Amino acid sequence: MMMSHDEQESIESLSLLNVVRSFRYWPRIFQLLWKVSAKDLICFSILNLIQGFLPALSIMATQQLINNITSTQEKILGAFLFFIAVSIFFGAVSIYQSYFESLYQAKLSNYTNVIIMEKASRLTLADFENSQVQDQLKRVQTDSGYRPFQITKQIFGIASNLISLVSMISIVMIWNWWAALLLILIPVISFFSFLRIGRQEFVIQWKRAPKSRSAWYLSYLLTRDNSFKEVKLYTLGSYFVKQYRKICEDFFAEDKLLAGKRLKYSVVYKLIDNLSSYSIIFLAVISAYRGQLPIGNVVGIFQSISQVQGRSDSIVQQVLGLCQNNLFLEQLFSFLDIDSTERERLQERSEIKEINKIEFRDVSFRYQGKQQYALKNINFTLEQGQTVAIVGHNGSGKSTLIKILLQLYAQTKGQILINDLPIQEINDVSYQKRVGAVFQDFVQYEMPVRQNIGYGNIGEVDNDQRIAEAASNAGIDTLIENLPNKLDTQLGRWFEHGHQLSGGQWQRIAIARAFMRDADVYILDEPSSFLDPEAERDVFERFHDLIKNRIGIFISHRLSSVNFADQIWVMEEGEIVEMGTHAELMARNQTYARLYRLQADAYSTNVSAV
Ligand SMILES: Nc1ncnc2c1ncn2[C@@H]1O[C@H](COP(=O)(O)OP(=O)(O)OP(=O)(O)O)[C@@H](O)[C@H]1O
Repeated sequence: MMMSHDEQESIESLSLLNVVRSFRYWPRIFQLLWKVSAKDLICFSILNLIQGFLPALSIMATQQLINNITSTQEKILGAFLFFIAVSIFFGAVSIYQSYFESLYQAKLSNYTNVIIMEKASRLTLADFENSQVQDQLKRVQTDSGYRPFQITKQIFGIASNLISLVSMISIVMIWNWWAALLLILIPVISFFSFLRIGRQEFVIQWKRAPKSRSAWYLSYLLTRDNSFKEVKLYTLGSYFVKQYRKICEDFFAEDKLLAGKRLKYSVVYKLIDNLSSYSIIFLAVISAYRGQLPIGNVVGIFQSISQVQGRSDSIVQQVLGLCQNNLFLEQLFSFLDIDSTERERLQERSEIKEINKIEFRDVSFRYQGKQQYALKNINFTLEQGQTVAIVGHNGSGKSTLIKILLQLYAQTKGQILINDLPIQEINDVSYQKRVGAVFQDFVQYEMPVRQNIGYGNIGEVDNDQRIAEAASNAGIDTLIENLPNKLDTQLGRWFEHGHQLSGGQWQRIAIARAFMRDADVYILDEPSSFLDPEAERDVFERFHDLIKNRIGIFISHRLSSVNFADQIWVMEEGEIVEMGTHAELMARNQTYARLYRLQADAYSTNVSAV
């Protein structure tokens, strides 16, 4: 993907700004690390810091041993024992550090994944439909398994490596201060040369989120059974693979470009690095030759130089990695912060025990980023015991009205009153708990029947009698009786021993799920998509019987199925244009009557044709 010079520059400065700004998350990351496991964190960090001192200790032990070779036996023995003690201590620290590291890594990754899932479960529908939030979610989800631990390792790695570096440089400084200065140069040059690359790397990763999402979606379409049929029929497979490959190739081209730049910087850096270290080695050899430096110290200096090179490389990589990971942290925390104020307010709202009246006063609504209103000046009152059927053309706003009623979108104009209270004063959760709904795009859980129905009232998922009642109300008791493991039959095709149902049977399962709730409002959005006319009529009649003294809302395109409703509302372009009983609307002889006759004529023509 080619970027213009200006674009590249603005992105880079943005990324640099992000690097600086993201340091404000440091207190939060430590809080998070502490929450995961304070004990493991303490052990892990102490061992890490000890490790920082060990290389210098080990060099000193070697130095001592070599320098004492020509002295007394006791001195040799003492130096040897010291050497062994340092080695054993070194080994033990490494083993325990890996142990705590692996434990902490697993805990941290689980913890982060869980908090992301918890947050995702609390998002609003509007957030979910926002592509920025989706990108953010994708970024944090993809990386949450490894980045938080990487950050922890980097933080402690930098601390430990700095201790090693300072102690190593001190060993050299005891001999020659300006050789030590030359050694300090190595990490500094390395840092600046790689900073640029690190930043570019992150910017590229950052910009990849939308494309990665497209790639993920393509692979999803290719591997899921519900899309597989169409993919096969329309021979979309190779087209999708081609698109997928194109995205991978674009990513590879960017990676290659970066790898090339990294190579260039590495060559220059290594050249400077080697020149400085060879000069110091040369000086040490000369000093030893002149008898100014014991041979053990020369070995110590050699080891220190190679350690400084290794440690400074690590520090540079860790600091750059941290800059990139800080931006991940920014993403993570801003994702976790979405709408948190909204939720805090929610705690203060009053809970309701039942819904006995719903009133819309001049309610209008438009979707995020859209100019046109999906709902315009909606007015109605629904009370306990009333059933209403909503009809209208595709896109007229029926499902939107339901979503507003369920408070899945909260940004509406006008007033919504529940039991005469403004909806803003009511706790959403307590309100939604009193509603049972079957959506047009209901979920087919690839799980046993018990869960598929029981999820309507999670507290009752093990209550066989309650589930059986809900199933019977939805007219699927015989269906479940005939399944191999009754309520515990796995449904769908994704998992072993899955039993696949027909579309209509799945829909009735979803209806049973809604019946699991002892709700005050029941909503059925367009069952005609899966049910045959007889089944739909049956479902509506059962619904009608069951919701006596409650509020029932049905949406359907089959007008013959809904004429029993107390009220019928006709929607057109976001407005309710007609309201009344079947008889009243037929007498009005407007849209409803026209549509009804049209459908009746179609049926009678079909019947006469048969
Ligand atoms: N999530 C969304 N984001 C943006 N616009 C939307 C969204 N959902 C629906 N719309 C738009 O809102 C309008 C009303 O859609 P809605 O789904 O409410 O219609 P409907 O009457 O239920 O249609 P159908 O009979 O086809 O189910 C349409 O113009 C649609 O494009």
